[in-house]
Amino acid sequence: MGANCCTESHAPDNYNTYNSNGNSKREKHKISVIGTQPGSDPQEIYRFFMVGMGSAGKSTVIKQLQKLCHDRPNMYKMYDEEWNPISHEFAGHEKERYRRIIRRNVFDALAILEYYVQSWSLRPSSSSDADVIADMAGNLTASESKLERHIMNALIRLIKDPAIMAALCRRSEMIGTRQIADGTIHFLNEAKMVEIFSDSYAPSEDDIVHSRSPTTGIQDYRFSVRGMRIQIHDIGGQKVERGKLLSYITNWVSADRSGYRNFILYVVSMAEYNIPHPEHNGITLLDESLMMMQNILELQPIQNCGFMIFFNKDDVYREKLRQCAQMPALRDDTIRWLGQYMKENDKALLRKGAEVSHDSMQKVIAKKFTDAIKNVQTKRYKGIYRKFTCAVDTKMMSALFDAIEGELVNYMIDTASWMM
Ligand SMILES: Nc1nc2c(ncn2[C@@H]2O[C@H](COP(=O)(O)OP(=O)(O)OP(=O)(O)O)[C@@H](O)[C@H]2O)c(=O)[nH]1
Ligand SMILES: [Mg+2]
Repeated sequence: MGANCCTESHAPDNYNTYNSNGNSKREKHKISVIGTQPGSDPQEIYRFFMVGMGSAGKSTVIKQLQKLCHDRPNMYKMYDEEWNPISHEFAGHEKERYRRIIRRNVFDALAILEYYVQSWSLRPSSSSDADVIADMAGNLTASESKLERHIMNALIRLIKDPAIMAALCRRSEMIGTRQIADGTIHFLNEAKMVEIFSDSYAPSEDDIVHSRSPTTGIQDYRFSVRGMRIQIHDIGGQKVERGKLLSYITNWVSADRSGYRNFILYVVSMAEYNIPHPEHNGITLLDESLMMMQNILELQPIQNCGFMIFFNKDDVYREKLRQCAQMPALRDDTIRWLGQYMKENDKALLRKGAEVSHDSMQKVIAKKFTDAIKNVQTKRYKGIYRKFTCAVDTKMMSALFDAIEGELVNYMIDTASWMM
C-alpha cells in the first residue's frame, strides 16, 4: 500500500485532483511507474474521460465502484495514482464530511418543499416548523456542521406534514434551481431522517451513493474490475466548471500512451427530458446535454477515442412516465418534448393516459441522440456505445461493470457494429 494512502482522501471530489491549468503533475510520474512495476504485466488500461451536465450522475458511478470494492473485494479493487492498491473505505473524516453533506441535502430539500407548499398554497395555516427552517436557511453555511436539536426536530416533524408530502408528490413539476436532487428522495422519510439527525449517525455506503455534492475540477480514480484496470477522470459538469472542459480534454488526450484504451464516457440524465432550460426558451436541460455532447464529438483530438453514453436516471425517467397516467400536464409535456421521436401508436396511448412500454420510451431518447450524432460533421473512427443506467442501483451497476470487459474488448475489435 502506498505510503500516503492512509492520509489521502479517497472520497469522490477529493482525490488526485488536477491542478488549475488542467495538468496532472502526477500523470507523468505515473506513466513511468506503471511500465516498470516489478511483476506487473504491461497491461492495458481502459481510460475514461467522464463528462456530462451537472447532476447527471457521474460521481455516483465512482461511488458505486467504491461501494463494489467494499461489497465484492475479490473482484473490485481501488488504486492510487501509482497503481498501488489502496483502501476504498471512507476514512472517519470523509464519513464526517458526507454526514454534513447529507444533512445539508435534506435541509435544502425541505426548504424547497416548503417553498412549493407556499407557492402552491398547499397548507391552510402557517407552520412554526416551517418558520424555523426559513429562519435557518440564510445562516446554514455557518452552522451546518452542528444543526441545533430544535431545528433537527422541526425538520423531522416537517417531513410528516401532509402539505410537505403533497409537494413531494408533485416533484415532477419543480423546475430551475428549486429542484430536489434525485438521490435525496432516499433520505426523505421519517425513519431515515431520525437516523440522519441522530448523534451517532455514520453514513452507509448506500447513503453516500445517494448524497449530492457537485464536483469541482477534474478528479482521477483508478480501479480494477475482475483484473481489468480502469482509470476514470470525473469532470465537474456545473455551468461554472464547463469552461475548463476544452483544456482538460486536450491535456487528457495528450497524456495518451501505448497500452491505453481511451474512451469518452458521456453521462446523460434522462430525468431532464421535460425540464425547461432556465436561460433559453424552447429547450430543455436534456437538449442542452445533447448540444454539449455534439460539441464534444466535434473535437478533433477525440476522434480516435471510443465514445460511450450512459443514459442515466432510468428510474426517474420511468417514474415520470408512469405519473403521466394521472398528470395530464406531464403527459402534454412529454409529447411536446419527445413526441417527434415517438411512434404514433405510443403517442395515442400516452394521450389516453395508458402506459407505454418502457423499452419504447428508452428508444425515444436514444433516437433523439442518434439523430443529433448524425449531424456531427467531424469524422469519427470509432463507433458509439450506449447503455441505459440507474447509477444509484448497485445491482444494476455491478451487472454492467461485470459485463463491461467483454463488451469493451468487442468494441475495440469491431467498432462499426456498435454504432447507435
Ligand atoms: N434516482 C437516481 N438518482 C441518481 C442517479 N444517478 C445519480 N443520482 C443522484 O443524482 C445526484 C447527482 O449525482 P452526481 O453523481 O453528484 O452528479 P454529477 O454528474 O457528478 O454532477 P456534477 O459533479 O455537478 O457534474 C445525486 O444525489 C445522486 O445520488 C440515478 O440513476 N437515479
Ligand atoms: Mg460529480
